[in-house]
Amino acid sequence: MDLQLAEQKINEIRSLLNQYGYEYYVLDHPTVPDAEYDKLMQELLVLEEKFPELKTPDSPSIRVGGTVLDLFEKVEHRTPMLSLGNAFNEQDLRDFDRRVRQAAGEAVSYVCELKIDGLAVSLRYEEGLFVQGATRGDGTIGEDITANLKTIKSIPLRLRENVSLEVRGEAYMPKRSFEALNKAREERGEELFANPRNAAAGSLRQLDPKIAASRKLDVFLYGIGNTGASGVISHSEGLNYLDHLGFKTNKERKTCATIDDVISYVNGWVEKRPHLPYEIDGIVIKVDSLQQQEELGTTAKSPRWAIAYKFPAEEVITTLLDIELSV
Ligand SMILES: NC(=O)c1cc2c(=O)c3cc(F)ccc3oc2nc1N
Repeated sequence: MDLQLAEQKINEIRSLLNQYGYEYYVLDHPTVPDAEYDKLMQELLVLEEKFPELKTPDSPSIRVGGTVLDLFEKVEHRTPMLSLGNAFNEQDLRDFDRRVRQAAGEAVSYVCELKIDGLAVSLRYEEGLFVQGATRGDGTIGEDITANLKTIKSIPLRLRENVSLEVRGEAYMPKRSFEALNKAREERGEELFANPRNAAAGSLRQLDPKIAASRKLDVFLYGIGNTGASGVISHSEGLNYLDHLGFKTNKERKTCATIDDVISYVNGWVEKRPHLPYEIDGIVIKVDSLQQQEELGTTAKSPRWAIAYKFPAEEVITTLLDIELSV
């Protein structure tokens, strides 16, 4: 096969893999069986092996993992990655609402999101191309884990529009991947991961991207960082804009006009939580208007326009029950 024919074939396979990957991993709506995806990936790998000059940074072949790194480079976040203040009960939520309404001086509506229990990551895109991904680190300096993030199939290597922006999200390990991973480790007599969050963090800190690729990680994006998207004036519109660009966002989000609606959303998820295919440790409540977010601003550590309601830790309840039952 000559170079020109190879290039045509490679481009054909890449666009099929990108489309199938988007349907399967972002929309959760596959149109072809896995075997078809894997067959095409194999064909691409063989062609890129034979014609290395045709490799590109956004080729889906990178999903299987590239070369092993010696270390992770440091990355300075253009906008610091802050952490959320916590609320532990209804009164904390009402106090948050009162503080926000006093400062905003007008009506405020909120967006409620499930709080995914994973690892915060920041993804930078230049003209639509995924160029760098980093951990939160200390909020200002994180670790460059681009190679590992490229193995997460729900992270687009190229956006559906050639925009330059930074997005924030949570990388996580689905419960089924976690159970399968620990089962395999148990069979090999290896130490088990305590929970999906630790497993996700451990997987993204592997210097060998092939290991990260084998861990079946996923991601939900929840914010647009420094370069706010054009024309977007609310957080909920921002999330829809992320969907439009080809990102995976969590569909359980809900806009709430009052803190009472927020509280019933939170209570609703207390019992639905165990049925989710991923772990959450609470609900994040954010002021929807970006202008009001701007007015409220941030402290050195946390935004004043968002709060995390934390579910009571399950294991503590189980232990207390065990103690009661055992006496
Ligand atoms: N784990 C999460 O599912 C999640 C986490 C955060 C944050 O950590 C977070 C931190 C900020 F400084 C501002 C907004 C945020 O929004 C967030 N939204 C979410 N859905």
